[in-house]
Formats: sequence, structure tokens, C-alpha cells
Amino acid sequence: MTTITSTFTENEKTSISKLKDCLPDIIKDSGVPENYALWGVLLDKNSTDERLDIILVKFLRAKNCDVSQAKEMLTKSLKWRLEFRADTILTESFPSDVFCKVGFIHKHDKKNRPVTYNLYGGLNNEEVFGNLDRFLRWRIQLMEKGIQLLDFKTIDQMIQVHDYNLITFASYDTTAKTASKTVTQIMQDNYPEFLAVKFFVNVPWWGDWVFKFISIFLSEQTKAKFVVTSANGVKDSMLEVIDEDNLPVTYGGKSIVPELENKGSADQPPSE
Ligand code: HEM
Repeated sequence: MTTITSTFTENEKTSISKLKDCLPDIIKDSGVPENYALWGVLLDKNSTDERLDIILVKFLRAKNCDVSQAKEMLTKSLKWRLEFRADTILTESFPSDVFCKVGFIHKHDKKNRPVTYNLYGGLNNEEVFGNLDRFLRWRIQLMEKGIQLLDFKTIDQMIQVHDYNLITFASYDTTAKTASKTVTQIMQDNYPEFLAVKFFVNVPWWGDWVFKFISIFLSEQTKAKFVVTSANGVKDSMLEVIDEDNLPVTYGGKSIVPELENKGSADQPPSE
């Protein structure tokens, strides 16, 4: 069986070993406790746990295997986890009447990777994004819930779906832009290489310029994982990755997801 570690290049193996040697400094400089576990894996220099190698290689790959940059990134990320209280976020609760329709994890893809859905259209923006701190905590909790489903042995990435059904041009307002920019930055800085594929579905006819604008802030590696489709193009591209039985009906699969049913249709292009 092909394990994740067996796909490491020689350069990655050497870099992992160097980054491991930096772990005591990383722990000291970030301020986390000595026996700190990141996503349940001890950051121990002498550890032989393969899951540690898989976590470290994510930070290395995000920095093209530059060990000192990866060291800095991991240090900053651990500091952020302390400040953001990311390690206790799973115990927090959020008003379900606001958030149950904004996002959830549903089933997995053909490679057992969890699939996260974010429904960012047809929302009351003020209610969802108006309290930015609350939205961020909810969004990061969803990410951390997804990470709970990874074993860092056979599965170390997830699929994400952004559904823009029902968005209107006016709904891409300042609250939506600030929320999207802030989450995107937090994900880039603290969750490297967790994304396998990201589907943008029901993208409106005017979505192209939004995409180009946001793309300025994204790495080439991240952009390469994006699949952007309008309503008509959804089915084939998603079925290539997710089994019909696990794909919601609304995207052409057979799985019934109440949060996704009974939504209307998205903005139509203006008539000539
Ligand atoms: C009301 C309209 C919109 C809202 C509320 C919204 C919301 C968001 C949010 C909250 C994020 C943060 C990332 C995440 O949660 O995973 C995000 C990222 C993003 N959005 Fe939107 N968005 C809107 C419109 C659009 C449109 C029309 C496009 C065009 C395809 C678009 C493309 C993107 C891209 C490329 C990212 C970065 C994804 C990433 O970092 O992985 N957005 N959006």
C-alpha cells in the first residue's frame, strides 16, 4: 500500500529531519508548553511517529522545502494557535440557526478525504459576517473538525466546496470581502497543504473578476487545486472526485442533505 510518507522525496526527507532538530527552538520561541501536541501529534524532536513527518512536510512544502522559512512559519502558527485559542475551539458552540446552513462536513470523497461544504450565497451577511470574530471562530472550528477526521497516515487532506448559489452582486459587500480575505489569510498561514481540491460551484456570471481579485492573495500551489464551475458544469467535475452515493443531490449525486434542498437558483446573466 502506498503510504503518504513513501511519497516523500529525498530532499523532503532531509528537510524533515532538519526541521525536527529545530522543534525545541520552535516550541520555546512560540511559547507553547514543552509537551505540546499539534493535532494530537507530539512535537518531539526524537519522535519516530510518522504522523509528525506528515505534519512537518506540510509546512516545508508551503515554503518550497526552505527549512528556515518553514521553521518561522511553524513558530508563528503555534503562536497564533495560542492567541486564537485554537486548541479548545472544538468545545465552543455557535448559534445553529445562523450557522447550520452556512457550512458543514458531509461524507468523504473516493479517497476517504472529508468534504466540507460552505454555502456563502443567499445569506444575511450582517448576521453571518457582521460579528467577524464569531464568524472566524466558527469557520476555524469547522476546519479543526475536518482535521479530526484525518489520521495523518493514510488521509492528510480534505476536499472543500464553496457553493455560491443565490449570491447577488450586491451581496459581495464589505462584510463578505473582509470575512473572505481574513479567513483566506488564516488558512494560508496556519493550515498549509490541507486542501486536496476546492470546488467553487454555482459561480455567477460576474464571479470571474472576484476570482481574479482574490487570486492575487493566493499561491500558485493553492490555485492549482481550484475547480471553478457554473451551475451547469457542477456534476461532471464533482463526480470525478466524490462517489455518487456521497455527493448531495443538488450537485448530481444521491445523498440527501436538508441544508442544501429547496434553494432557488442563482443570479442569471442580464439579457442582451
Ligand atoms: C457574497 C459573496 C461571497 C461571499 C460571502 C464569499 C465568502 C468567502 C469566504 C468566507 C471565504 C474564505 C475562505 C473559506 O471560508 O474557506 C472566501 C474565499 C474565497 N472566495 Fe468567496 N465569497 C463570495 C463570492 C465569491 C465569488 C463570486 C467568487 C468567484 C469564484 C469567490 C471566490 C473565492 C476564492 C477564490 C476564495 C479563496 C479560497 C481559498 O483561500 O481557499 N468568492 N469567500
